[in-house]
Amino acid sequence: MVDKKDFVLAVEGLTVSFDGFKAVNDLSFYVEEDEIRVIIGPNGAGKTTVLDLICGKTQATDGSIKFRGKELTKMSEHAIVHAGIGRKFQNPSIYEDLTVFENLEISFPRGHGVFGALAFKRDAEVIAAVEEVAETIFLSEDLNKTAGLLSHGQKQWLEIGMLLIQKPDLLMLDEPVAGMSVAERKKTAELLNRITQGRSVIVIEHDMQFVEDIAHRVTVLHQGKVLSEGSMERVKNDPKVVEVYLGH
Ligand SMILES: Nc1ncnc2c1ncn2[C@@H]1O[C@H](COP(=O)(O)OP(=O)(O)OP(=O)(O)O)[C@@H](O)[C@H]1O
Repeated sequence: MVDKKDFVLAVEGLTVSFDGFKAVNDLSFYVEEDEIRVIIGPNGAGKTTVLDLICGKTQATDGSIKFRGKELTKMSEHAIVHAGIGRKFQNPSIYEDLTVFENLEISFPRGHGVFGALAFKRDAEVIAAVEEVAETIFLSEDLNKTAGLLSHGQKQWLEIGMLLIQKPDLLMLDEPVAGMSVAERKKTAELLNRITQGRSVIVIEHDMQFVEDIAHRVTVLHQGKVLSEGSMERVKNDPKVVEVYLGH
């Protein structure tokens, strides 16, 4: 058993009430470093709301979210990004008129108060970071391409790249392979397996083959609570999970 202070993310007693309806209800779960956690569950289970709570888009009614020991529930969305949490929403939000290179470049975190003398060094640093990320997201050959001309799958990868260039410690992805071809799904699984070194990833997903390919552990949500948790093997054989989700 890992000591609780070693968890990258510790969610405890988390509750959010929308006009009396508890979309997330006394939820607790813990994510470790280097872990890919997949959250699954039926429509309306509260999966997206959990990510909204972690990234500060939605305010919790009760409970705590600790990221490397730091309480997030009272922090602004901006401060949470600054603390090292990156979130990708379902639809890609890239700049279609800019090139792949430019999309990555504008996502590179720039320090404040950097003057001309440092500009040359900074440019070299940015170019190196862009090239490294482009390789990770299979877009090295497309750096000068206008992002709007990429395939749907490549746009999703570009958006993941725009987060990776900020070097988040925790990356959260909401249905990253929705609308992708089988081949693109396989490559996305490879991509995620490659980027976990020194960070944690939380993924919401419905595609069970993809979940099998990436999940270290799976949390099954139902009515805002944990219905089951553990390896994919374990949760897929849990009769409760079959009843409310996998059997449908
Ligand atoms: N801002 C809000 N105001 C009121 N109700 C909300 C709000 N956000 C979410 N809900 C409700 O909370 C419940 C959980 O929604 P959520 O989107 O988190 O589910 P989900 O598990 O992500 O579902 P899906 O798989 O369909 O994306 C739903 O009943 C939804 O209608």
